Amino acid sequence: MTADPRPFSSLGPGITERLARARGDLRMGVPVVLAGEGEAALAVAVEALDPARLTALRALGTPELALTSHRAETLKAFACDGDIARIAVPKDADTSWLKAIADPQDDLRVPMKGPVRGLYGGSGALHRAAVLLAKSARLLPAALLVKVEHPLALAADHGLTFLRLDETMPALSRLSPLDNVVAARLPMALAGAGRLHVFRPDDGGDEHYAIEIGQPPRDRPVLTRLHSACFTGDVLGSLKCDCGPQLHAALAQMGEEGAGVLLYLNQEGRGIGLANKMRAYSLQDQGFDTVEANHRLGFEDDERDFRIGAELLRGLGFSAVRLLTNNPRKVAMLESCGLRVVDRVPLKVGKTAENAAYLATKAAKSGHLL
Ligand SMILES: Nc1nc2c(ncn2[C@@H]2O[C@H](COP(=O)(O)OP(=O)(O)OP(=O)(O)O)[C@@H](O)[C@H]2O)c(=O)[nH]1
Ligand SMILES: [Zn+2]
Repeated sequence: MTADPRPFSSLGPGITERLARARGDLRMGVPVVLAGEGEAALAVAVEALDPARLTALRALGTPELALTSHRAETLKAFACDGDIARIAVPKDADTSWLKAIADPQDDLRVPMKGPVRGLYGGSGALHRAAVLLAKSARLLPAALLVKVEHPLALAADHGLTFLRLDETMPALSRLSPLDNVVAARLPMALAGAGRLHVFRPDDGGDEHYAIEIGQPPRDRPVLTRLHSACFTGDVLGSLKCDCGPQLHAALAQMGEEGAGVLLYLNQEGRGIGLANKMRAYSLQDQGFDTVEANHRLGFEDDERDFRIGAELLRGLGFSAVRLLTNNPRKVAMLESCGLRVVDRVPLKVGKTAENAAYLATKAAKSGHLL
């Protein structure tokens, strides 16, 4: 478990709590204050920005748009600082212009958004933090920033969340401690007797679940499925992916063996959230594959954090697994977190005419084993 960085002497919110607030602020279109090395800015998520706030931000200075290099590439702009691009905002640009730059939905229908002018020189540190915050709020990875001179006073005067980069960046990459808040008996049609554990992260993020089938002994490798939430596949029976059949096959196999652990991580859409996954689906309907769609939106192919799976297993007392997966990255990530993966058990079910191309792309581009 990672130590909680909160100073116990303080009654006010620590960085973990202020980050949780910042996610809520960004989702509501409220700016947050970011303070770095000798520079500071107000940052707001483009997806949630309304015209009145844009006007108020413009009154403070010249706004700049922060995008990931993936999104910038599709706009024929270049990154200014590694993975981050800074884009000039024309004087007459309104929220529709900003949203069209951030959201690739209409790229093909309205191809001439530009020319988009990249800004170079200087640091992209504030921009990177703003984009990472938007991502962690499950919004499109695009933020509008306006440099400001007196960040603390501004935050205090307007009741805005204040974040220092030197505490924000480590906190964003830190794995939050997860508390096993409750467990109860759950009989299941496919797996038989089980117990569902709810794990709650200390950072106010999504809860994750571990379903124990039977009573797996802790001193032996346990048959494990590390499953990522897929509302469309798991619940609706979507034919676009293989998630539902994989979930059911894993439960059935655990039921047959009489023991197993199903880890259900709430990392919908490979960690980009359902709204962004549906944006990716819409791009797939325009001809892009699953990886290209993620990139056009500004995401990496896979934004999941599999450290959570390792933490859940450890929390339940397991140190070795037989992992049901076709994804070698899951094996590597669990091993790098100190879990022993003694066997990879293939899980090849649910191939349909509708998902054949999706599965082929995962094999060709993401290293999945067919
Ligand atoms: N972004 C995005 N996510 C998708 C798409 N199709 C399915 N997903 C998500 O992909 C994830 C699939 O999760 P898993 O089945 O656990 O993982 P996997 O990487 O396919 O590996 P294994 O199933 O273990 O072989 C879920 O979070 C789905 O919501 C898509 O086209 N785009
Ligand atoms: Zn799915």
